[in-house]
Amino acid sequence: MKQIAIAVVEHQDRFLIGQRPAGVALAGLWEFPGGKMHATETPEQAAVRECLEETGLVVAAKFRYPDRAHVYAHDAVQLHFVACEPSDPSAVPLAPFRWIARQELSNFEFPAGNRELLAILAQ
Ligand SMILES: Nc1nc2c([nH]c(=O)n2[C@H]2C[C@H](O)[C@@H](COP(=O)(O)OP(=O)(O)OP(=O)(O)O)O2)c(=O)[nH]1
Repeated sequence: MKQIAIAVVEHQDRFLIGQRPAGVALAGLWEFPGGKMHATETPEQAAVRECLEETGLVVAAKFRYPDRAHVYAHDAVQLHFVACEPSDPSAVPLAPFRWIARQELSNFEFPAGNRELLAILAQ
């Protein structure tokens, strides 16, 4: 099972999300910044690294949401969801990432493995 670290970056009740590009697994769905963990990394380290690579934003890990295992057609993944906050809240994320208000999250379609996390964030 692939180990995936995901940065759930929150600031003033908004979250950083982006749309997966065409031509990849789960294309067109929305996601939080993240990707495969390196062998020596903790989920927190990998989430912070992936977030910087994908969005250009420096973030700090704060706490963990429950992990989630999910089997997609393309892969079986263990999703490690790491709550993060931006070091500089005024920094502008790289496209396609942008800030979305908590109450708007339900308008975006995410991968099935995010269902439980999104239910928590909606509370
Ligand atoms: N980034 C991200 N991936 C997610 C989310 N939910 C979810 O099921 N995934 C899945 C989709 C992929 O199967 C896997 C992430 O891997 P990926 O394809 O986006 O990244 P990658 O393996 O290219 O990793 P890397 O090369 O960037 O290190 O996790 C999410 O909210 N964010």
